[in-house]
Amino acid sequence: MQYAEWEPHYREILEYFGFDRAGDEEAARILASLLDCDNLISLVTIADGNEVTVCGNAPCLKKDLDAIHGVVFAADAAAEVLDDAGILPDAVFTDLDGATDRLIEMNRQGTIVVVHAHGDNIPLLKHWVPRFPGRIVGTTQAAPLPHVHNFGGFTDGDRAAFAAHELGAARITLAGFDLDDKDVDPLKRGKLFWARKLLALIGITA
Ligand SMILES: Nc1ncnc2c1ncn2[C@@H]1O[C@H](COP(=O)(O)OP(=O)(O)OP(=O)(O)O)[C@@H](O)[C@H]1O
Ligand SMILES: Nc1nc2c(c(=O)[nH]1)N=C(CO)CN2
Ligand SMILES: [Mg+2]
Repeated sequence: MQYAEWEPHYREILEYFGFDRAGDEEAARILASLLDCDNLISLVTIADGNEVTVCGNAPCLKKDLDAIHGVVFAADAAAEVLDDAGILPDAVFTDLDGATDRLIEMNRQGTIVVVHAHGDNIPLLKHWVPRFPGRIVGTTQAAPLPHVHNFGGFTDGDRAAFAAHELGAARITLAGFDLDDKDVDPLKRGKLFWARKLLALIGITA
């Protein structure tokens, strides 16, 4: 989704959660300064024209493992569930709130880490980004910058689906999504509410 189309949704999200746009913009500038190259072309190469399974981290992911096929995009901690099952994700979309050294190892083995900057993860960006040994792509939910892209989307899971859509995936299938999960805190419930609303914009019912 182009930024001009995304921006009104972003404005609504800021208002809904009370997040600060200036913080998101500062985080995007910091991420840009931490990245010395852009691996967008690698992400395009794996997604364009291909079937992509986007894996969220709902408890049902373990039951959905058999349905995973094609290119695998993992949302944050879903990557570790996949890794435990012997599936190395092609890309992990993360705002780093669940990052561990296992993500470093997956990145070393070839997984592209798509790092999202926002106003509440600046210390995590500074800690983790310089430590990744492999390919990184930067994203923001605010205006894009050189090396820091905005494909649309908000939570790690729906952003992965927006990226697949924007980068030309032939088909997008979800695994490990339970957006009605009641076993989550109120902030997460709000995020899952938005994930459903946003996925509908790109024709995905979840
Ligand atoms: N029931 C669920 N609980 C958690 N995540 C879910 C669920 N269903 C789908 N997802 C998707 O899986 C993604 C990764 O989940 P994880 O628990 O690792 O969350 P997170 O890193 O805290 O997410 P975020 O940073 O987006 O808030 C979420 O961003 C969301 O899009
Ligand atoms: N400012 C801000 N932006 C976000 C946040 C967050 O906690 N704060 N969480 C996200 C992942 O769900 C995506 N974007
Ligand atoms: Mg996260």
